[in-house]
Amino acid sequence: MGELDPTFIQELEHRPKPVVIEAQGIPEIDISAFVTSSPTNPNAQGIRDLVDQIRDACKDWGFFQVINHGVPIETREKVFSASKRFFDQSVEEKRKVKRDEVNPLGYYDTEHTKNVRDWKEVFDFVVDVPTMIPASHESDNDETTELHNQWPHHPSDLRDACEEYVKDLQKLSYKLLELISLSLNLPANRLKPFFKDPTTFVRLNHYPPCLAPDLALGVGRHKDAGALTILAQDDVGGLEVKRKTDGEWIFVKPTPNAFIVNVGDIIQVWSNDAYESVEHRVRLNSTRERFSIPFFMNPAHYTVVEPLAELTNKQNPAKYKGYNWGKFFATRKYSNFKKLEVENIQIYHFKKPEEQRIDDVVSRVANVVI
Ligand SMILES: O=C(O)CCC(=O)C(=O)O
Ligand SMILES: [Fe+2]
Repeated sequence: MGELDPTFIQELEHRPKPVVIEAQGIPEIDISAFVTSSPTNPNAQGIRDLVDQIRDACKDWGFFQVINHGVPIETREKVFSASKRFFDQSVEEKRKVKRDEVNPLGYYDTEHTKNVRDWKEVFDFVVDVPTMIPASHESDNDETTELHNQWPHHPSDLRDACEEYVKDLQKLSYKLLELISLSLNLPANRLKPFFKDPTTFVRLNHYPPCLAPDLALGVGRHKDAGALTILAQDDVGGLEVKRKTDGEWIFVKPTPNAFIVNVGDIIQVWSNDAYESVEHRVRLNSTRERFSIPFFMNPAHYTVVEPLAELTNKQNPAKYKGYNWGKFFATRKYSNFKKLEVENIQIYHFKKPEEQRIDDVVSRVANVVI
C-alpha cells in the first residue's frame, strides 16, 4: 500500500490511543450445551443459564465471545491459510476479481469508513448463490438483481475452503440466533423466517503492517448494519470495542479458536433498543499483518425491519419506523462508491421523531459529561 497517503489519516479525536486497554469483561461464553443438545429444551437449567449470559452480554457490551461452538479448528485454519495465500499475491492478480459498481463482490482495497480510507484489503462473497438484492437504492425502482461470487483461479483451494467454512458458520449462526431469541423472551425460532432468502456475506480481511499505526485505522469506527456478526480473528488482535459505560475503546484480546459475536443494527431495531449495536474499529500493527473473517448474517432483501410486536406495548412503544433492508443496504453501498460528503444512512434516521429528540438530548448531555 506504500507510504501513508493523507486519505488514510484519521481526525485527531478518532486516532487510536498509544496505550491499549485490554478487555476486562467482554464475556466468553461456552455454548457447548446448546450446540450439542438437539432438540433443545429451553427450560433446562443449563440452557437457562446460557441464555442469561447471552442477555447480559448483549445488554452490557453488545459483544461476546463464544467457545466450544462446534466449528472444527481445521475448517477455520484452511480458510485462514487460503486467505493468506490469496492476499500474498500481486495487486494485479488480486484485481482480476475486483469488485465494481456492477458486482459488489470480490476483491477491494480502497474501502472508506466515514469517508476516511481503511488500511486493509478485502475479499467478499455471499453464502447463498445467487443472492437477490434490489437493483437500485432508489425507492421507486422495484427491480432486483442477482449476486454471484467471483472466485479467483489462485489459490485454487480458496473456494472450497470458504464454502466448507460457510456451512459450519451457517449452523452456528442459527444457533446463536435461537439463543438471542430466547434471551429476548421470544420462541427460539422467532427470527429464523427473516433469513429464508439471506443476504448474508463473508469478508476476508487483510490488514498489512502499517508504519503509522497511530494515525490510521484498519477499519474506522462503525456499527454493523446487519443482524449478527460472527468474527474469527487471528492471534495478532486489533479489534477495539467502544465500552458502553464510559465510551472508552477496549481491545479484544484474541482467544484461540473463539468467535467474537456482536449484535448489529437490525437486532437493535427488532429488540426496540433492548440491545444496542455497538461501535467498534480496528487498530493497526507496525510489524505484523493481521487477518480476520467476519460472517455478516443478514435477512432477505425484502425484509421490513421494525420493532417486533411482542417487544413493544403502550409503555414501550415502537421507537423506529419500518425500513426496507435491501434498500438500506443498497443506499450504503451506493454512498460508499460516491464517497458522499454527508453522513451515511443510519438506523437513527428511522427513529420516530419523539425518540430522535430524546436521543439528541442524551447525546448532548453525554458529550458534556465525557
Ligand atoms: O477485523 C475485525 O476485527 C473487525 C472488522 C469489522 O468490524 C468489519 O469488517 O465490520
Ligand atoms: Fe464491523
